[in-house]
Formats: sequence, structure tokens, C-alpha cells
Amino acid sequence: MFEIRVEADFAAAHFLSDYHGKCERLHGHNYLVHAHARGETLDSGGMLVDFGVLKKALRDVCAALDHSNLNDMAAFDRNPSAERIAAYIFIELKSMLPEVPLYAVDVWETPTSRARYIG
Ligand SMILES: Nc1nc2c(c(=O)[nH]1)N=C([C@H](O)[C@H](O)COP(=O)(O)OP(=O)(O)OP(=O)(O)O)CN2
Ligand SMILES: [Zn+2]
Repeated sequence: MFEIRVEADFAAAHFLSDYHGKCERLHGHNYLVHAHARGETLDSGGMLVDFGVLKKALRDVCAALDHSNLNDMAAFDRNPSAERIAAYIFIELKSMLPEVPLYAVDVWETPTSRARYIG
């Protein structure tokens, strides 16, 4: 089994509507995102997926979120948690690159807190 991972980032504001604590107030994160692809088969160039292809798509998805207020996006249903952001990015990537064996998307909200969506 082979696995590759690419990375991108974005900065955004959010708050959690159904949360009692500091995160119910508007605040921001520098989100770090990892996209993972997994598979058994390499192409004739010996690659699972060209890093550059997956990285460009991930950067495009992250650019659309950059410097936004994530609570403005209906996709997150008032609670833009790291879990929902990871699922959203996974679905966006899969629609852009249906042929890529995308495995998971990780969203690091802080250096010590990460959510993963496995598709
Ligand atoms: N499962 C989840 N839990 C929390 C999420 C989330 O998206 N999924 N989000 C938050 C807040 O957005 C918060 O900003 C980040 O939480 P936390 O890791 O607690 O942030 P800190 O760095 O401030 O925590 P330290 O105590 O300094 O480690 C909360 N929970
Ligand atoms: Zn937060």
C-alpha cells in the first residue's frame, strides 16, 4: 500500500454556535490541511498521484476559504468545526479529482488539535 500526503493552509474566522466556552466567541485560526491519497497501484512514472496535481487542487479549495468567516457558509450549518471543514474539503477535492484515490483530509485547527475525515 502506498500513501502520499500534501499540505496547504488558510486563515479564517469562526465561532461555534452550540458550544459553551471560549470558542462560542468569534476568533480565528491558521488552519493547516493535509490531504492523503492511498492505493496499491502506481502509474508508469512510479507515482500514486502527482504531488503537484493534488496540491494544486487542495490550494484552490483552501484559497476559497482563506480570509473568510466560515460561519457565513451554509455548508457548515452554523458550526464550522474542524470535522466539518475536513469533510467539506474532502468532498470538494473528490469532485475536482474523481480519479485520485483520496483517503483522508486532516484539518489542524491548532498545533495540538486535529480532525480527520476519511472518505
Ligand atoms: N472536536 C472539536 N472540538 C473543538 C473544535 C472542533 O472543531 N472540533 N473547535 C474548538 C475551537 O474552535 C477552538 O478554537 C480550538 O480548540 P482548542 O484546541 O481547545 O484550542 P486552544 O489552542 O485554545 O486550546 P489549549 O487549551 O490552548 O490547548 C474547540 N473544540
Ligand atoms: Zn476555533
